[in-house]
Amino acid sequence: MEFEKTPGWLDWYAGPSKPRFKLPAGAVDAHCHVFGPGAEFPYAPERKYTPCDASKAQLFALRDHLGFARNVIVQATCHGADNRAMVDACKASGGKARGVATVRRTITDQELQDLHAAGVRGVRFNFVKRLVDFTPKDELLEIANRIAPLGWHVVIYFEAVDLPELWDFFTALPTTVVVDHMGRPDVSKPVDGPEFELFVKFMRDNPNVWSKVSCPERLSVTGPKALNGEQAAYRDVVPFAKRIVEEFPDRVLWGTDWPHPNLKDHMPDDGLLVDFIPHIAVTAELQQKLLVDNPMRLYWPEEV
Ligand SMILES: O=C(O)/C=C(\CC(=O)C(=O)O)C(=O)O
Repeated sequence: MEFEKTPGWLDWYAGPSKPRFKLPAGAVDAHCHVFGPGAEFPYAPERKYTPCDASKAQLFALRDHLGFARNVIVQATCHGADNRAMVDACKASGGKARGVATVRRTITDQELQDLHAAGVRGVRFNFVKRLVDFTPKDELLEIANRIAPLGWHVVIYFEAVDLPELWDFFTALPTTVVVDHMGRPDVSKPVDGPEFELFVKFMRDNPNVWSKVSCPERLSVTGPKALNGEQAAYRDVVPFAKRIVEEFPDRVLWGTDWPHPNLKDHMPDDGLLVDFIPHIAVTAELQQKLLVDNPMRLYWPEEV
């Protein structure tokens, strides 16, 4: 099938630089996606955007170029609950990729087992209104209760203003809960202001809650952009991510978010995004936890 990209779509950055920051051995890119290719794995009819293709081979080439050892491939909403592209990538990775799926309540136990065998270790619940239609909470809770016995976790994606309303649902989840992109704080507000304090409280009060300290390129208001060799990109995001890394060093993950769906302003150089990491995880010990120990515990526990 032929797909036409959403108007204004920014394609991922070709020819990223080599990071100056040397990733620790065994580092995991714990948040990235594959898109199609649409001709092989069609985009879902209910999608809210149509991306450019971003294949598994291109993802694996980026992994090797940046110096990561493994990937966690998160189902993107443009594929709906059709997990074939993500599953195909996990299977083709030779054990170097695990996945996070989107499922509906109609999924069978056998299908869950098949996803597990392919390397899936979590489901994603998306509450960002521009990306998905509403799914009733009783359906999500039912799914969470079914995946819990598999040892899977739930990844949640929401915006900071929606946390109060979603709090009771999130704290009722029976599994480890991983928040995408720190719950999308408004970084023009103070890092110790009420909005981000609520997120910190969410993590402090609930020891099963983890956070990805990813996506500075999505959260930044002032930049500068990770382009043209910039070594101090997205400075306004640093205090937020650094605070989470330092308060919860054993419950943080990092990922590139390649191929960076829906960015409107610019497409970052992924090599420079890796150079952002030592600004938020400032010691070798914190870097080791963020990039190796934590993702391994969550996605490859049998190897730890
Ligand atoms: O890639 C991300 O994590 C963020 C996304 C896209 C997304 O989540 C999806 O399509 O599933 C966004 O903010 O548009």
